[in-house]
Amino acid sequence: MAFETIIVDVEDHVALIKLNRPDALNALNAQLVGELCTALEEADANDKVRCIILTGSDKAFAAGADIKEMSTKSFVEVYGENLFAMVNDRIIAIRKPIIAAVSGYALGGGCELAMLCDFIIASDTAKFGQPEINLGVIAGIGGTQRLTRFVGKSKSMDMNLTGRFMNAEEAERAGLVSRVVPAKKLLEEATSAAQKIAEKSSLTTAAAKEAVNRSYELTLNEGILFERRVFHSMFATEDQKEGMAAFLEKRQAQFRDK
Ligand SMILES: CC(C)(O)CC(=O)SCCNC(=O)CCNC(=O)[C@H](O)C(C)(C)COP(=O)(O)OP(=O)(O)OC[C@H]1O[C@@H](n2cnc3c(N)ncnc32)[C@H](O)[C@@H]1OP(=O)(O)O
Repeated sequence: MAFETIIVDVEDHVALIKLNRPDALNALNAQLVGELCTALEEADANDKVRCIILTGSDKAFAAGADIKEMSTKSFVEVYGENLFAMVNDRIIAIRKPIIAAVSGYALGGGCELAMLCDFIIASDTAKFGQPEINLGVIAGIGGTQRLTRFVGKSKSMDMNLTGRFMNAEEAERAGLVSRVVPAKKLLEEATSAAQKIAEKSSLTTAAAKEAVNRSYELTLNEGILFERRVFHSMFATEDQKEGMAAFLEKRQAQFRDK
């Protein structure tokens, strides 16, 4: 499919999806959100892709939902179309690992989009925030829920109530991002992480992703049981035999996703 608001490139088993609405700091309008979900689903279904990177521009990962597009909508419209349910539901259904490579602004829906990815690598210029409060609304794609689980109640309240931005260093300290790198190295670092993931068995990376995500939904005991059962099920795969044999034989494992 031809896209207008995103650019997709697949190389060495990694799909790079770049948000591309430079005139509006990658504000998430209906077209961009639709194209992004389609591109993610295509990458998920593509056997050549083993990991996905989602990125924006140097200035903005995404400055949030498109305020112009939203501003005149009524309650009946947003409730009727269940605004933003689709983007949340389609992205959480992606089974391959997704890394958000964030430079510049990741605000509102932009911060929420980054949190929908599996982990965030940030450039030292990144700024995260949930400034919806300044627009007379609250976050609508997880900014009050995922952010609270990532950074705790106090900081999440601070972000959601004051609308202030958090820089990359604070975001790393708070546990929102996994690593911070100089802006020039952002894609290099994200690609290197993606290639490391791409070397693993895709059965195992999907299982690890599923198990970590369950930790947000289940009690600790239920989560531990789920993890153990998935761990047990790995012993039915050829990749478990290969991974352990390769370690014992002191060689690189050749996973076949079986
Ligand atoms: C998903 C939900 C439910 O959670 C809701 C949301 O996401 S609501 C949106 C939350 N985001 C924001 O409130 C951020 C809005 N943007 C800004 O505050 C500023 O643009 C900035 C701080 C990110 C950058 O400021 P600056 O460098 O001064 O650039 P600007 O001149 O403001 O922006 C350039 C250009 O982009 C347009 N723009 C920026 N953000 C959005 C947006 N979210 N929606 C629509 N358009 C946006 C801005 O209007 C400018 O366009 P022009 O005036 O040049 O046509």
